Amino acid sequence: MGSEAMAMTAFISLSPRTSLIHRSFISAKAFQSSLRLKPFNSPVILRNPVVHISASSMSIEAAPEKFSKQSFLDRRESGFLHFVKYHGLGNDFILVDNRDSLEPKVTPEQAVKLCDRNFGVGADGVIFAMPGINGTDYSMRIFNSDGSEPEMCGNGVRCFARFIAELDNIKGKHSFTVHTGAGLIVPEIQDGGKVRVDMGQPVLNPSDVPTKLPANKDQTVIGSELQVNGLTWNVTCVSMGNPHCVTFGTKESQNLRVDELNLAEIGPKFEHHEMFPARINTEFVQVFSRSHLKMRVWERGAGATLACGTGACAVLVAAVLEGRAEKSCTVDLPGGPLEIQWNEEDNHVYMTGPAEVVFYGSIPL
Ligand SMILES: N[C@@H](CCC[C@H](N)C(=O)O)C(=O)O
Repeated sequence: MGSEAMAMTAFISLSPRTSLIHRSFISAKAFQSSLRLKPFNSPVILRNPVVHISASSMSIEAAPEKFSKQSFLDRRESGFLHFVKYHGLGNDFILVDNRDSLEPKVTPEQAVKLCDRNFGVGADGVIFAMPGINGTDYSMRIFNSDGSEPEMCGNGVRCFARFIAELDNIKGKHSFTVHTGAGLIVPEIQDGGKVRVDMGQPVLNPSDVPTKLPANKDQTVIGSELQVNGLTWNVTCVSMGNPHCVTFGTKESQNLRVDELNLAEIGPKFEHHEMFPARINTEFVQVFSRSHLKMRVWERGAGATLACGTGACAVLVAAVLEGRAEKSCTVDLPGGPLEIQWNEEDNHVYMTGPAEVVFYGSIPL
């Protein structure tokens, strides 16, 4: 890809309500922006009629009559990356069919360009569906929008499961074993289309999170003090395969009002804090009740996102460890709610939430 705006061809399924667009010509950038600005639960995108966008000519035009998702996903022209954009509660990803190789089809540098919301497709990350290893059905790798590679992504693995179901034409309830940088993860597509994911056990040992904050007697970092931006924050550190720092408030003010936070100012100060040698995802949490929490997140390598699945799991674990919540909670995120449970029997955390197609696209690489 050149450094200039990337030429893009995208096939987008639109609802019947938007079929007017077949007859109109609009700038592809304006169309991308309109996608970005609409609430993600809006019914404007997806299903039925198909539109062919050619951004290189900055126009949008009707697609060939005979288009099917299957034929699109089977396309293999060299020089083009074919992808499907998905989102899980507004945490959006470019999904790439990489099942023929353990080598990602996109480099970290290309991922940065693809994720750019002005000059690229726009996403929080690029996810690769790869062959299984260690006896698993598939492997998942992901690049953040800054090109770094995290171990795991909760919203991403729900999108991954729906992507695999589409590629393999699987209908109804189905589960997969997925190898990730965080080990074995098991998503299960439910009858209604939501995905329930066995996210494995939380890790609390400070050196495994990793954090340099001193361990408590029980080898955890729970309710510890961390200086950020001139304030003393009480934090609990949890790894869900990737590292999380969860805070319910400062020493001075225990009850956060998360809508009032200046996330863009404080988020990077947590992310790059010297106590977190691998950087950190940070969740700011408000407690509504023992079964209802609200969070905002600043993600390592992606900044403020509308949702973070591993983050919501870490929040529940931290809330239980700090005595603030029960082991089953609704966690509200800017993009919508997730249901999180910490199971007594196997010590695993389970996350349930949606994953939706945004559009199908092709882009020269
Ligand atoms: N949004 C994801 C987490 C993605 C990875 C994260 N940015 C990291 O670097 O650890 C989720 O839903 O879990």
